[in-house]
Amino acid sequence: MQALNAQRLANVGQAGCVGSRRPFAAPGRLSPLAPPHLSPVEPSSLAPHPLLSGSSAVSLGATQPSRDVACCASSTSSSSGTQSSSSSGGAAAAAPSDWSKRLLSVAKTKGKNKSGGGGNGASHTPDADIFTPAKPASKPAAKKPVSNLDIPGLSYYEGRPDDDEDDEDLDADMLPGSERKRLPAEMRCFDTARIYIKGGDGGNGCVAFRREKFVEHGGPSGGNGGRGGNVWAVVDPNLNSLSVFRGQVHFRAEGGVNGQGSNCEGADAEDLIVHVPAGTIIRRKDAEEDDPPLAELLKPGERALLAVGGRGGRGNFSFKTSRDRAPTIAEKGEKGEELWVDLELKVVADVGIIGVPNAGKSTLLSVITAAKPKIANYPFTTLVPNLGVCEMDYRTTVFADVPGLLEGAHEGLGLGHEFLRHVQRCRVLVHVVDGTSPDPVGDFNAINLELELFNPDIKDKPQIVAYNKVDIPDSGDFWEMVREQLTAELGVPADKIFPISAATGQGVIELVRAVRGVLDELGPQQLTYETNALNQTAVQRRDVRIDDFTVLLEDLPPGSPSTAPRVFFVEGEGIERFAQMTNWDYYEAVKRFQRVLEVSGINGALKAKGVKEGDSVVIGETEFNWSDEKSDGAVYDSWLKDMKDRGVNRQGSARWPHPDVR
Ligand SMILES: Nc1nc2c(ncn2[C@@H]2O[C@H](COP(=O)(O)OP(=O)(O)OP(=O)(O)O)[C@@H](O)[C@H]2O)c(=O)[nH]1
Ligand SMILES: [Mg+2]
Repeated sequence: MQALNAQRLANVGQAGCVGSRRPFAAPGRLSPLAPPHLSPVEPSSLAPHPLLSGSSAVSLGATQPSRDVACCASSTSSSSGTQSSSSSGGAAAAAPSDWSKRLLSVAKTKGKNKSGGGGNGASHTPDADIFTPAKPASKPAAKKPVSNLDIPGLSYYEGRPDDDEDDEDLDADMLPGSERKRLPAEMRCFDTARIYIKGGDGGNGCVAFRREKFVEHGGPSGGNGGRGGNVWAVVDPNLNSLSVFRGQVHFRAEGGVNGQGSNCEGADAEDLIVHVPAGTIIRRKDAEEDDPPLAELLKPGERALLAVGGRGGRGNFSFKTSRDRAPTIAEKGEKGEELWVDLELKVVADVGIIGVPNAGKSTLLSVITAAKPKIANYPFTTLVPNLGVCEMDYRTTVFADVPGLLEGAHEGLGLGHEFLRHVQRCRVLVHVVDGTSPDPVGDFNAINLELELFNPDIKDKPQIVAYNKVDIPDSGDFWEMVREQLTAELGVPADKIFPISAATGQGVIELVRAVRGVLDELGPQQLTYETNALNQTAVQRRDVRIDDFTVLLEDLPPGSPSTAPRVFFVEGEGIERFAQMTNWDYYEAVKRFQRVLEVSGINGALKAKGVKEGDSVVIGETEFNWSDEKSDGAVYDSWLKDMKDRGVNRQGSARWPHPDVR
């Protein structure tokens, strides 16, 4: 309580009390966002594919045995199918394959190219790390870099603002089991975010009196303040990620306009719209696990109220009664609701395209839909889910292309696997198998294992396998063999496997028709809400009782004399809001506050707890001193002293009629 640097005024309780506000806690500072960028890499700078490199020089006969070995190896490990994977799943996934490691090393190499910032000819070391920001050579190792991980409101890192772990060791991101929150911004999938929202404050009511020629006592004419703006979340169908919240974390609605003389009411503020993608779930930051979310928004245009603006304070015209025809009292506007919320995105699509990195998922999406995802010959090109609408045979199907998965993703390898939440709402999965991989069947098994580890429900979704890149001879030649393994050993139905070339379009139409067929079998999509979200669409008046409060007493420091002043806290939403809306500049407002303390039983409760002269009483953001002096004169004197101390002068028509002369 010593920290409360509020001006204290005498006389609380039966007598007058005037409070002063404590300052608001300053919101967290935003650090500038300067993420490293991925720059395109010349294909020649990529690590060569083991099969593609010099494939023209190597005869098929020479390649065949190595592929046989690879496929056999995979078939032995996967011949028992998923049951062997699931039984020893942890072990299998904990030891990523050489191919997974190679994919990561390609990504690393690429990052180094960029961060080196050198010319085109800059050589790069294969073990360079894409996840490590460029650092000057002279920089002492012990010094922490300014990390964009400090930016509040961004995804993945719960408790991030307090997270003071050493950001220097970003290499750990590459290791299985490391925390995903340590990924730099460019490598994060923006499907979660934390933002601050605040409804606008209500405008203040006005104290004014009508003064016209020949109208000697025109009566009160102070208008009410306007309502503060509400904050709504609305689904924008053009959004497919929460990356917009990288740039803006704070959303504050405008405040209402203050009331004016001549009974002019202040204007209400406009509502603030926060645009979110379809499939966003919004929760309070500090919500318990079983608390319902504030909103789950699935359909375009769907909206939910997140924060209510404050109501406008009443002007003195509203306080006019038959007994008090010239009240000199007005309220302040109510403060708008403020809160931090966590957003989580699970995109809404019919079909999810999954597969290892660089398999051609984005290429497939770009061929079957009008979407223009980033396509490049290196792993982890796709960092956010891409949505595309495919129109074929007068039918519309929404496809979602998600980032590539790696064996060991559940332990954080690559981008991890949290983005798989996006395929949770898909009804069918298209599993793209990279035909140029050394072990396509092994990849297929590894991805299915990752799906199972993430959520068994996803594993159970109908899958259609697309064996991609058959236009490359090295891949096409093995098609029959891979098909044989998938059908005979893994039990994939033959009519659910398609050889395609996303690049040339070969087999793509057949694939989409098969997808449509499965969707038709499943019937029309029912968009079901996963949560029992409140999805509030109307401004709810917050009815709270003023006599619903608790009185708490702060313990004195050990060794203090029993006569030392103590601090009492009166907690209750109603009384705190009432104190916040009381305009201490008006004596009548102070008296009204005293009456409310009396009739609500707060004075009685304080006395029962042993409050004595000189003790502090804190209500909301206002602190008072308790006095046993009850007379009107004492209350008025203390109010006048407070006004002088604060340098507040009455202005305009509010000077008339003065309480002294009435
Ligand atoms: N020859 C050939 N190349 C293909 C084919 N499909 C994709 N590619 C190439 O493979 C590379 C990777 O393609 P992407 O579509 O970016 O792969 P992705 O699966 O989306 O990769 P990530 O987003 O990193 O997971 C690109 O260079 C494509 O041009 C294909 O059918 N034939
Ligand atoms: Mg991609």
